[in-house]
Amino acid sequence: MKTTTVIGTGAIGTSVALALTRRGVSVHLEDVDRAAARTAQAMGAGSLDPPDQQVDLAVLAVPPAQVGSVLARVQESRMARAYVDVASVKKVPHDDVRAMRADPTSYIGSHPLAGTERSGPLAARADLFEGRPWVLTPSEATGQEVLNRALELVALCDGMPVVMDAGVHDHAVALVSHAPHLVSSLLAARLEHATEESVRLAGQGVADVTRIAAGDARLWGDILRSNASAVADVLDAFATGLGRAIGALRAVSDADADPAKRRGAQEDLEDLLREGNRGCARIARKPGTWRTELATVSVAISDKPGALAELFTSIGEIGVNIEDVRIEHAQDQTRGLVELVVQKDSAAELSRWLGAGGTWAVSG
Ligand SMILES: NC(=O)c1ccc[n+]([C@@H]2O[C@H](COP(=O)([O-])OP(=O)(O)OC[C@H]3O[C@@H](n4cnc5c(N)ncnc54)[C@H](O)[C@@H]3O)[C@@H](O)[C@H]2O)c1
Ligand SMILES: O=C(O)C(=O)C[C@]1(C(=O)O)C=C[C@@H](O)C=C1
Repeated sequence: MKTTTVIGTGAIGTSVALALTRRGVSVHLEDVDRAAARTAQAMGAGSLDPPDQQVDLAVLAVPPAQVGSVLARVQESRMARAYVDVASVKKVPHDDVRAMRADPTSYIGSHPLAGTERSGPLAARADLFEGRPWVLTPSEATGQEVLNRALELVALCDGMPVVMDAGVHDHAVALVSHAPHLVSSLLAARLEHATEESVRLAGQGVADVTRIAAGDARLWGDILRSNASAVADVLDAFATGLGRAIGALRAVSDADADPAKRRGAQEDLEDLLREGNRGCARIARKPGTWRTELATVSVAISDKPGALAELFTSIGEIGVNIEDVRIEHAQDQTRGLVELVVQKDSAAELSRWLGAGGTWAVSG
């Protein structure tokens, strides 16, 4: 990839632009807010001059609700050969692309799972995406070249590509990003009218659980609206846990309660804390540690439009998650080798499934 235009030079767009510039890609910057674009330029993220010819890739780093309309506009001007967005939700942009009659073949959805509670170019960092998952959500219409471009983008930013269905992505991030954000906001909101005497005692614990509550309310309102029912489902389950915790706390503090009931409530409270310990242990805190759980399945495919989409659709039927994907093209350019990285315990099942239909040549 030689040339890119980044549209939306906020925290994420400028981070992408800085990472690409660092790798020698020529980056053009665009933003409705000229001051944001000028700041990004001053930080060395790229140039405000428009490109003199079509760029290889346009990165849309605008709020989720803007993706469809911005894509339709830039495709109209034939700005790029491929287009990718980085919005935190994927289903709404995918649907908007169709609703706005934008071209779905040159577009791929994506979402880097790295960010900051701060907005604007000054919050950007060239190394923001290093070792972080970066979800790609090709639709059935997405061209293979476009997927390859997006994979190249992720590689240039040192991210770890994860190919997923847009709806599956939205359910996953409801749990690991969007509901946590709202819970953090609700907790932080308790501090608003707290006495100075209390707030002065705030230490690292409360700072850790409320850091993300400082995020931009307008952007997060857009994200939550675009993934509302999945987030509400997570919060329903959270409310059940909250109800259990409140019930147990009331019972342990009830001096008149039967001692056996108080002991039961104390056990329930500790059970809740242990459930939290186990959930906490599921998160890989060091980037890349979870890769030890992975295995590779290689599939030969013909190098023709739609072949990758067909492969991913087939994999989607058995619900195996693709954690990473690498594509190697054979010299003759008529075939390619797709290396699918999946969880170790899904690899054998995936090989069997793909091999059984007779359509794919599989190894691994
Ligand atoms: N902040 C995060 O942690 C994070 C992480 C991953 C992905 N994202 C996603 O990245 C995108 C950008 O988020 P951000 O945190 O960089 O926000 P930001 O507010 O820092 O930057 C957004 C930029 O887009 C510009 N913009 C808005 N509408 C535009 C339009 N129509 N044309 C051109 N520019 C326009 C704004 O002026 C602003 O400079 C969002 O879709 C968000 O969901 C955010
Ligand atoms: O670390 C943070 O500040 C973030 O909130 C980043 C975070 C996340 O929830 O992990 C927030 C939203 C994005 O869409 C992706 C990443």
